[in-house]
Amino acid sequence: MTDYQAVLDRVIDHIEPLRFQGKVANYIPALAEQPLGQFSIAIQTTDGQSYYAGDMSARFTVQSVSKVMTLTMALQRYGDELWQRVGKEPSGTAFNSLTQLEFENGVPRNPFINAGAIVTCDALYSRLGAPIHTMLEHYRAQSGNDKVKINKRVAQSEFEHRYRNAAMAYLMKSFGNFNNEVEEVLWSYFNYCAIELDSLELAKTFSYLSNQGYCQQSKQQLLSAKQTKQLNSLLFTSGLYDAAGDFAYRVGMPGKSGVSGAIIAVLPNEFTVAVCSPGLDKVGNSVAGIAALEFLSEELGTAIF
Ligand SMILES: NC(=O)CC[C@H](N)C(=O)O
Repeated sequence: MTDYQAVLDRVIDHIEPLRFQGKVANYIPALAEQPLGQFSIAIQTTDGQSYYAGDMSARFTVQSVSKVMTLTMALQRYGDELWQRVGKEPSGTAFNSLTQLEFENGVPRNPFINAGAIVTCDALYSRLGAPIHTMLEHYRAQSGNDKVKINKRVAQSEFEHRYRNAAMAYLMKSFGNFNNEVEEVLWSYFNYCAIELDSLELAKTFSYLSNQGYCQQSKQQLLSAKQTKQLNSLLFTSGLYDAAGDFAYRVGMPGKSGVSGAIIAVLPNEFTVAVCSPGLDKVGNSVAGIAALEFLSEELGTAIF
């Protein structure tokens, strides 16, 4: 049996020289306060075991990792119909790029860039009575912590600085690819991004991705095995924006990152791993986080290839 705990302990030594590298996201004041140097990592295995190392008292907002849950919930309600409104191709551009959206007539390349996530939020908004509450309940049930909260200061601050995301949403509306009030959908999107977890809760929340769509905490089949495979494939090609190819090469697992420094990665039928360290590289991915996942996959010798 793999000694995951020993590997995670070695991860901590490995990333030590990198903890203070990169820059904390500073596009909103509430995120800029995250302490550079913080690091935590957790694994939730498909046989229900939890392992963790680093500063587990650190709580962080999920940011773009939330796009995976939004997509999951939209797929539950729309199935393949959703792909009429958002594509499945890697973007090769920054997560908040506007130009591609104009060229491609308001249909975002994939659900993990901001425009794609926002249009997915719009689809979900049409089908949920209380979108923010419903989302929070999902995280609570799936993370196994019924006290999970939204960091309202982060959500509010994102909303106050929403201009670029609002521009994307209005552009999509001008192309007829947006059904609800832009400001209301953006408020839900920012609240989803501002859900606050620790690394183990994050690994548990997304454990269904390694477990053929079944969540052991909430005891729900969230997606079919086929949909889970499809979602993991999309994460592999697009989960890390314009660095997706580099991440695939170094880590060999599907993954999703966020500007808080959180990253999840999935080894199907084995485990979901979550890491958080706020120092970001130029494209907005955690420096120590990616290094940790690269080291983990080398040490375990079990990437998907
Ligand atoms: N890459 C990210 O994590 C971006 C999420 C952030 N809340 C935004 O919309 O700008």
